[in-house]
Amino acid sequence: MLDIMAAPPVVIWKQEVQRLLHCRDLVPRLEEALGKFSRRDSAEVIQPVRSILPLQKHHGFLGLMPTYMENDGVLSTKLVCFYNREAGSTLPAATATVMLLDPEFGNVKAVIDGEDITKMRTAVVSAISAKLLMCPGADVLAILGTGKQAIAHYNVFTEMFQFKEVRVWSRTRQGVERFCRSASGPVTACVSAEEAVRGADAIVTVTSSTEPVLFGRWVKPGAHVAAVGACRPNWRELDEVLMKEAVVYSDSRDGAMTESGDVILSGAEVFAELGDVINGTKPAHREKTTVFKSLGKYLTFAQFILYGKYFSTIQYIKSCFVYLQQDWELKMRCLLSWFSTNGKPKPVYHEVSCQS
Ligand SMILES: NC(=O)C1=CN([C@@H]2O[C@H](COP(=O)(O)OP(=O)(O)OC[C@H]3O[C@@H](n4cnc5c(N)ncnc54)[C@H](O)[C@@H]3O)[C@@H](O)[C@H]2O)C=CC1
Ligand SMILES: O=C(O)C1=NCCCC1
Repeated sequence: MLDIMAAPPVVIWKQEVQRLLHCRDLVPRLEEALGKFSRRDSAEVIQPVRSILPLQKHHGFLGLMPTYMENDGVLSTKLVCFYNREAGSTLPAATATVMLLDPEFGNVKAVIDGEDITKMRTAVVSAISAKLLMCPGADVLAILGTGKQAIAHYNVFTEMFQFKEVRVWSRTRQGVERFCRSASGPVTACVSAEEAVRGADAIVTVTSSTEPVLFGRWVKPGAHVAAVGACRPNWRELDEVLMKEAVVYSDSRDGAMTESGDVILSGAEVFAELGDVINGTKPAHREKTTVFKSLGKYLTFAQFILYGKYFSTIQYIKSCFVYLQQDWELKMRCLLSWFSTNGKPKPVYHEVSCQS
């Protein structure tokens, strides 16, 4: 009988992810992934709207986010728990783990800490929306919220664009002070969301609010809004006026119509996916007020880059040795299989006797 003896999954944890993942690598890969997704070619990307399991006792949700890219041989899923935290809670709003599987054999190849992937992927996709939809010569960026996503967005937006001023607002003064201490450049601390966004060319909403924090009457015509929070059908960050006046883009039309309270409750139309703009099948209305509603997809390429970089080191050989300590023959076969597949690990087959 032929049995499958897969190498154990590698565990790639926080420090390693931080060392390997860079926003400059992610921009072109995520643009490519967004474009592929919007072409709806099942050999390119299959990525259904995530399934959600309520964690009622903890006011949270488990989201399952599988992706299959047949042409690229990538099968992965993210598991993300996110919460509607009590006001003032210091617990994380979202916690994520990523798993990479072998599509041919079904074994798990890697378990990867998802926190930094989520922070960077989300901020880079918002920055791609700004690259496509923000008016040329944008000077002022406003960030509403001061948590993990807020600082990730600050880092990526200030790396990719030349803003003259970055303003920030949070519900609490401590939040704003903490943000200002961790930001790498000057930030204008604002005492109200209105003060932060009046006259801003780009606005990022990254709060755990379930009610609108950004109102259309404050927003400068032609501004671009990247709306990142409110990922449940009854949660909102933006008011009805803004949703109705703006041209609305999303990462996934189906996702926005299933999961976004900002879209569903306002009845706003999703004009296009970012991928449609990248593919040239829908226009980028830079001259109009635009909203990019982010729901959180497209992590596949992040995992792929990480996995590739990780295995270009000696780590995989080490993990084989640790796992197969007792069996020299299998050790050698595992190594040979690694070399014969150009460093892309495959499960090792071996014969086992059937005991019936
Ligand atoms: N679209 C996407 O791909 C992703 C979305 N998210 C969402 O982004 C949001 C922020 O996530 P993190 O920065 O990780 O959370 P965090 O907990 O680090 O920060 C949350 C921020 O929201 C503020 N906040 C909470 N309740 C508020 C309210 N009622 N009004 C105004 N501000 C309020 C907090 O003061 C804090 O500044 C969450 O809603 C999260 O679910 C997170 C990851 C990916
Ligand atoms: O894509 C993600 O990751 C998340 N999306 C929405 C809510 C929290 C995390």
